[in-house]
Amino acid sequence: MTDPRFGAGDLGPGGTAPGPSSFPAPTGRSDEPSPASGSGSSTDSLPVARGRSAGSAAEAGDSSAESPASATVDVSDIAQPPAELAAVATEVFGDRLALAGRFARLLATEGVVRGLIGPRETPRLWDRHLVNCGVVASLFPIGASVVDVGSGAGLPGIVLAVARPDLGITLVEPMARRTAFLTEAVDELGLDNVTVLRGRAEEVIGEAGGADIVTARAVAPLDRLAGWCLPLARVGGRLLALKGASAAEEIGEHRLAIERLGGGEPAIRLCGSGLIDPPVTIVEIVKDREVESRRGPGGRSGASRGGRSGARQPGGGSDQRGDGGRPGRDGGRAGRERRGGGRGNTRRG
Ligand SMILES: C[S@@+](CC[C@H](N)C(=O)[O-])C[C@H]1O[C@@H](n2cnc3c(N)ncnc32)[C@H](O)[C@@H]1O
Repeated sequence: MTDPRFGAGDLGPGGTAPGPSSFPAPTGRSDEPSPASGSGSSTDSLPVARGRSAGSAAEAGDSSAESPASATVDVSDIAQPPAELAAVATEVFGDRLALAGRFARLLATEGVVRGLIGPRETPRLWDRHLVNCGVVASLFPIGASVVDVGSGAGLPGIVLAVARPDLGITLVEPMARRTAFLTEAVDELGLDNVTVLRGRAEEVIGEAGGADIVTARAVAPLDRLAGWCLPLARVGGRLLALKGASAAEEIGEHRLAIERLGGGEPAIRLCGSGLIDPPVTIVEIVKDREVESRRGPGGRSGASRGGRSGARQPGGGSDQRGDGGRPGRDGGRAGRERRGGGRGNTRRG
């Protein structure tokens, strides 16, 4: 995988130290692509919070996330942000910092054991995932309705729900194992502002549409993302795509497609300036108008249909590797659970 944001790194110092809070690392690859180990859109890159090592590009690009079978990851202090991030984490999460810590622990334990996040991410959960997602909360108006498309292990959706209890957040994710984790995490953290919805973005417009804001991190190239996400926003609502250094290039490449999909001129927003270095790069697209999908509600539309630009991305977009709702990727469970009004993993918190 080529996306440094989702690169797997070493276990880090102390990574093999056993202890009361250590857990065995997974012994093999999961059958799902891990959001932290290679299924991300190759067009994204991860800003890393100041003071933390991002690792070398080669290290970050190593998708062999799994640790040796005998290794254990010490998570005894994962619920606390590292000292160099304590101030920014406190600013981002305020009096919900302990809750953010509980989510960090869930990611480092169940998230890793279930193959949803690479064990090598554990030492950098706070900078690459919690803080980098958390700073984005500054873009949301009070009480906004938010749909997070392709939440994976809850990034950025659960982090936003932790940082901002005033938001109403729907997590849209097609893969059963991920929605199971999301549902359990929501319960475990007592997040009453989160709904977990199993399905692909383009299939849940009826249930999740009309949002003020749609977020997506490392899900697909911008044209395809616009095709999936703009139908979920109300007119005047916004898509906030967490992108990296590729943002300007993607805008240049996909501007016309976005316009055809009903989006306005994309703008780049930087989040966390002064807190993290570099700040998080967001592509913001306001939905100007409704666009009827040629294949009707739930169908792929506009530039999404061909998906050629995605196919050109080195490493492939996660939509190519991560849309586990396709039969066969998830043992057939996805189709069954996605259908019907009462989804197995759907909940209103
Ligand atoms: C690389 S992961 C990123 C997960 C998470 N956003 C993160 O940043 O860690 C991409 C996620 O998008 C999901 N996905 C792929 N196609 C999707 C679609 N059409 N609608 C909703 N989610 C989709 C995949 O199942 C996967 O969980």
